[in-house]
Amino acid sequence: MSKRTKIRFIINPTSGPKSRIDVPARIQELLDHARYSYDIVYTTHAGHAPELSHEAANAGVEVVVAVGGDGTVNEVARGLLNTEAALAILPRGSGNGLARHLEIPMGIEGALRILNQGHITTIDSGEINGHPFFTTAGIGFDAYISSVFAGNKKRGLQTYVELVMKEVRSFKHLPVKASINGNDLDTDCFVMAFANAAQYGNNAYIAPEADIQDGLLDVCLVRRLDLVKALNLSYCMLTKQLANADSAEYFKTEYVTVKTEEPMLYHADGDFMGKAQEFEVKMLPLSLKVLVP
Ligand SMILES: Nc1ncnc2c1ncn2[C@@H]1O[C@H](COP(=O)(O)OP(=O)(O)OP(=O)(O)O)[C@@H](O)[C@H]1O
Repeated sequence: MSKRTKIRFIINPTSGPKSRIDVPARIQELLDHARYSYDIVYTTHAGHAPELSHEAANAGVEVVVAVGGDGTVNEVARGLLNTEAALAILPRGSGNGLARHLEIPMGIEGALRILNQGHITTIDSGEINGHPFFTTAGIGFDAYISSVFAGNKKRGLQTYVELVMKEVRSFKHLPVKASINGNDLDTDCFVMAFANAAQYGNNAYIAPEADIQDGLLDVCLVRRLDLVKALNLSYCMLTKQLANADSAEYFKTEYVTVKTEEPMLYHADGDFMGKAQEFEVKMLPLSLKVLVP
């Protein structure tokens, strides 16, 4: 009998909107048992998944599946950096930006089919002030939204959109000094987003030209925002036109530094990271194995 691939599922029981799907039962039913031998573990707290994934990689598990949203994907993937194990995703979050970028189906049957039939490739990851990210990081408004969302009991797209609509009018831009592609830029900053993948999730394309294997960050800068620009920005995000939008500027680079007079909020993969006055954002080319369609 040929050797079966070891696979571990790491389930974040708090991810995404409430669902009646019995994930372990579906895994038992649909996983290709001739190809895989599996186990399932659950996170008990934020920050638990990197331990679980790293321990699995050290024990010779070849594929580790993040069952959750981008925050869970981030934690599982962090534990797999510089190991031989590959990340796979069963999307169960609210946004699922990395899964959507990699064209992994949102439904559990389709995603398990990819596990059964997919192949392994290697993608880039990013770092903001030493924190790994795989989808997007950012400073300013998107980080502020992640900080408010983190304290919100309700999840899901509707809650997120309501929050953005409520906060966008009162959030203020700040002056920053940035260096992008070696060019110094003194500018106001409402939001500066750093993208490895093309979208925040929910098909909101902050970086429609992002290539996850090119070793480059796609940077989207919105200096100031008024109502007209906000409408243009939303439209361009949903129609993949942000690279040429009037409301934003778009760059590709390996490295960005930003300094601010006042502390600014930042996030990595939608998880709020705190405040800082200096930011260093860089790419780690082809640093993570992933299982893709
Ligand atoms: N058992 C747990 N209890 C509480 N929090 C957890 C637990 N396990 C993981 N977490 C935290 O939950 C955070 C949010 O999870 P995740 O991003 O998967 O869901 P989501 O926010 O609903 O989805 P998305 O990011 O796609 O919008 C993770 O960043 C992680 O730190």
